[in-house]
Amino acid sequence: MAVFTQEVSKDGKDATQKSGIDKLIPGAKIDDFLFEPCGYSMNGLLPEGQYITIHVTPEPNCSYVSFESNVPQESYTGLIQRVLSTFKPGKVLMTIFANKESTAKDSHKDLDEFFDETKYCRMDHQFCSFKNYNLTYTFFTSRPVI
Ligand SMILES: C[S@@+](CC[C@H](N)C(=O)[O-])C[C@H]1O[C@@H](n2cnc3c(N)ncnc32)[C@H](O)[C@@H]1O
Repeated sequence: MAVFTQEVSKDGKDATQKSGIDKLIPGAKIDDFLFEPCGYSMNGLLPEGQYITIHVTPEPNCSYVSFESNVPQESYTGLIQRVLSTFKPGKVLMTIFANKESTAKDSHKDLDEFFDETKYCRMDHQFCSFKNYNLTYTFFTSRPVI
C-alpha cells in the first residue's frame, strides 16, 4: 500500500502506473489523484461509456480499497485475478449485479468456482434473484498459512 503515499509516488499518475491499476482494464481514460500525505482516487472511462472507480485508504489501522465498475464481461475471473494481484487484500467483499439479459448474467458461476484455485477462503456466498436482475455477494479472506 506504500505506493499510495507521497513518500513512494510523486502524483496520481505515478501511483496508477506503479500499482498496475493502468493494466486492470486496458483502454480506460484515467483521471487519478494522490492525496497529501497518502490516499488515492481514480475514475476511468471506456469508449463505450463504462466506468471504473477505485479509492485507496492505505493507513495501516484502517487499510481499505474500493473497486467498482460496470464493465460487462462474460467472465469476471480474469478481472478479479488482476484486482487481487494488484492489491493483495486480506479480506474482500465482492458484489456483482447482473441484469438477466446482460452478458454478465452467468457471472455468479465465476464466484462459485473461482476460489478453489486461489489462496482465498470463501467465508460467505449469497445469490439473490430479483425481478429484473441478480445479485451475487461473496466475502472471502486470505487462507491462513499453516
Ligand atoms: C481515497 S480517499 C476516499 C475515501 C472514500 N470515502 C472512499 O473510500 O470511497 C481516502 C484516503 O485519502 C486520504 N485523504 C487525504 N486527504 C483527504 C481529503 N481531503 N479527503 C479525503 N481523503 C483524504 C485519507 O487519509 C485516506 O487515506
